[in-house]
Amino acid sequence: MKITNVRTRVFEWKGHTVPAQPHFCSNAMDELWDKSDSMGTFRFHGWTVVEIGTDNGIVGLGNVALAPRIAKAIIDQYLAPLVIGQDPFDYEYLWQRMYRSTHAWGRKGIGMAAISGVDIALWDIMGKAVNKPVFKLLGGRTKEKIPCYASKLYRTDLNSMQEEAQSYLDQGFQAMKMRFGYGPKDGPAGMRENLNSVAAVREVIGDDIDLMLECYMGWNLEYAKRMLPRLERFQPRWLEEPVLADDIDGYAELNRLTSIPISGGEHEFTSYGFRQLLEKRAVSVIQYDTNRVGGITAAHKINAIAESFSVPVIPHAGQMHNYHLTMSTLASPMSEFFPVHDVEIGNELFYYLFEGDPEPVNGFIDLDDNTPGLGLKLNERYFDQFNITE
Ligand SMILES: O=C(O)C(=O)C[C@@H](O)CO
Ligand SMILES: [Mg+2]
Repeated sequence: MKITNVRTRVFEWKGHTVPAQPHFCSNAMDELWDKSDSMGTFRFHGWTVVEIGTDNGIVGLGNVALAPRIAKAIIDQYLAPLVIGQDPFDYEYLWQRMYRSTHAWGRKGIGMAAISGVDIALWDIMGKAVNKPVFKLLGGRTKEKIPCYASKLYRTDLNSMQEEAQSYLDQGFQAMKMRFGYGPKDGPAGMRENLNSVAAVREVIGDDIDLMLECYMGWNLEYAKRMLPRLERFQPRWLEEPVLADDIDGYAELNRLTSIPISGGEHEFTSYGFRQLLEKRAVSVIQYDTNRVGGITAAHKINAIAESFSVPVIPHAGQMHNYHLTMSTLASPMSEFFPVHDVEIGNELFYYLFEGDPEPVNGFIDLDDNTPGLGLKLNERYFDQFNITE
């Protein structure tokens, strides 16, 4: 089998969007003096869709969720010529070809996200070619079904957060993730706001539901050190990305400091990046996203390394490209799940673009043993709500 063509399209949402309120979620822009639109970098309203065709008529579907126009340009200009004419089953060779030929400027960030989109499409082709779901090519079924945690609970008024938390309980979720709205610039009053929001959610869900806490890199080391002891009484399952992704020593210091596990990795790349995080004991939970980290080829390697460190992998975002990896390894006990709703931050855009993702039932999702490939199709119902660039 040979790859004959690579098609990339950018889908940019132009439909109705729920505006994000100030303090919706702390993020890396918060430390800057100009906070006029600190949520501006925190919207993900575009996606790159990658379709790779083969000479036997199979089309593999991949996707990239970051900087979609740049990802498209990288794939069109640099990556497509490297895979056209090649056998998709030579996926390791093709990965190395893409990685090494873009090494001077790729490696981390959008270069690797673009490689991920191509790699995911190659795995979709391989699954379809042998008539098996991708997880059966990675190790097969290691779980009857996958527990997942509901991931939203952005900072709004506390009553609304409590109602939202209750709705996840009603749907049967045993775990959920909430976002902090305040960081170092907001001083002691912001600290109190942060603690009040965790207390409000805990009040509704009690102590027997796992609660994850997200900072999205909106804190700094000093602030995190002051917050961690104050958070211990809430027994969170983890504290996520308290500092910038590059501050690996900061993660390691925080991870040593308290009993609260520190998580990260959704902004880290390749097996090299994760080996560093693990060797430094910087994170106690790994959260790569397959459509950034280097695709299924890289994520599969990271699962094996994480297993040897006994550090669980709970990928960022859920979604099919991650679910197949979670299903196929005991290193990954759980998935994230973004509830389906109106387009807001953009995490939910996946459901407007693709169909086939499993719906959680009582807090679990399952994958079908008989659906070949990733099991995703483009969802054409909403195409008129996007600007589509070929
Ligand atoms: O789900 C996460 O872990 C994220 O970081 C998503 C992002 O949108 C922040 O909420
Ligand atoms: Mg996160």
